[in-house]
Amino acid sequence: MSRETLIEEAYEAKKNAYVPYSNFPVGAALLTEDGKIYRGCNIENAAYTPTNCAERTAFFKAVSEGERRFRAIAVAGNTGDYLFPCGVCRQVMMEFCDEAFEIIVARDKSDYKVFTLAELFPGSFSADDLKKI
Ligand SMILES: O=c1ccn([C@H]2C[C@H](O)[C@@H](CO)O2)c(=O)[nH]1
Ligand SMILES: [Zn+2]
Repeated sequence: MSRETLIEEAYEAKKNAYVPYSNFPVGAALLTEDGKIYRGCNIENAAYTPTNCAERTAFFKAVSEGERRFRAIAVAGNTGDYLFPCGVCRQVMMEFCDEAFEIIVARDKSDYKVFTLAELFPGSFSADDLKKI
């Protein structure tokens, strides 16, 4: 599974974004440890706060199907620039992924950057902290 393929999946996922309020579609493609891909798009709501980001949609779809181990996620938007996951999504990634998990932010299908979760989420709070008391 190449990074380019995962990015293409993220662009496909973006087509289903439900964004009547922001007009800011986002797509994500999440790669499991055994090579399956779960797509996600952002899903907005008239009450605003129930809005779910593309990345969390992909995670929650996968986790609800029993997946627990992940390798990478690709994220794509319409901005013409690299689109980074928000803090809430980084926290969700922290719950299920180790620090080597790859976050691939795409500007277009062949122009992307790769970061680890450790790089994008330093000083994070996780289940390990709960074990300290
Ligand atoms: O990484 C991001 C950043 C934003 N959004 C969504 C939330 C909202 O629907 C819209 C504007 O913030 O974009 C995502 O899905 N992923
Ligand atoms: Zn988010």
